[in-house]
Amino acid sequence: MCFNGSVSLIRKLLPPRAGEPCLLVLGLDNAGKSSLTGSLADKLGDGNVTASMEVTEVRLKIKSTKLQMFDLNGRLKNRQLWANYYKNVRGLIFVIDSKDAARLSEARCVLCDVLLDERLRNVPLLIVANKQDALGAMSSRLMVDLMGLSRLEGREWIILECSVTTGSGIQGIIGWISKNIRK
Ligand SMILES: Nc1nc2c(ncn2[C@@H]2O[C@H](COP(=O)(O)OP(=O)(O)OP(=O)(O)O)[C@@H](O)[C@H]2O)c(=O)[nH]1
Ligand SMILES: [Mg+2]
Repeated sequence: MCFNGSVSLIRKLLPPRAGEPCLLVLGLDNAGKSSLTGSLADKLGDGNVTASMEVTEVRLKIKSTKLQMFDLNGRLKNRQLWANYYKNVRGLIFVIDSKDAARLSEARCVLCDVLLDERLRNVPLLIVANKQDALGAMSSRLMVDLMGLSRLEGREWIILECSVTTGSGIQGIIGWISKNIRK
């Protein structure tokens, strides 16, 4: 009997555990979510990683605080699973590929849709303008303009530039996480 398949199916639909701060990493496919998650796991992880095609869970420790981080796959067919993880969320990290201007409006629509969910109403948002090392990458300022982000109201939000490939901007992301899990 093959038991593993069923266990992982149940596991990936489980919501975050209550009591421990939880961070979600969302964004379109190819934005760099798993790359960012891997980099954070290298720096802050306790070595526990649970991965499937749809979700990767890493457990991080910042000073004495433990937290769970869920990196959810961004392919269209998998986005319907995201809402299973909206409970007990302390921070939302939305990753965007800064060199992919053609998909910026799709990223905007997906982000707006996520932010409409009641369970995420007051959750602080970090938008990561990733792939800043790439030729033609848009600046975060341009992305704020093109996505109309200045109209985003009712929650704390920030956009930070980053390149997971070179490591630039990662410390700023860690700073944002530290600040928001302490709340
Ligand atoms: N140039 C550049 N490429 C990057 C950077 N971050 C990630 N990538 C590349 O972008 C591609 C997609 O990265 P992933 O981390 O798999 O993207 P994802 O958001 O997890 O995608 P899904 O799991 O399909 O939702 C890979 O080829 C990465 O190597 C970056 O900072 N700069
Ligand atoms: Mg991924």
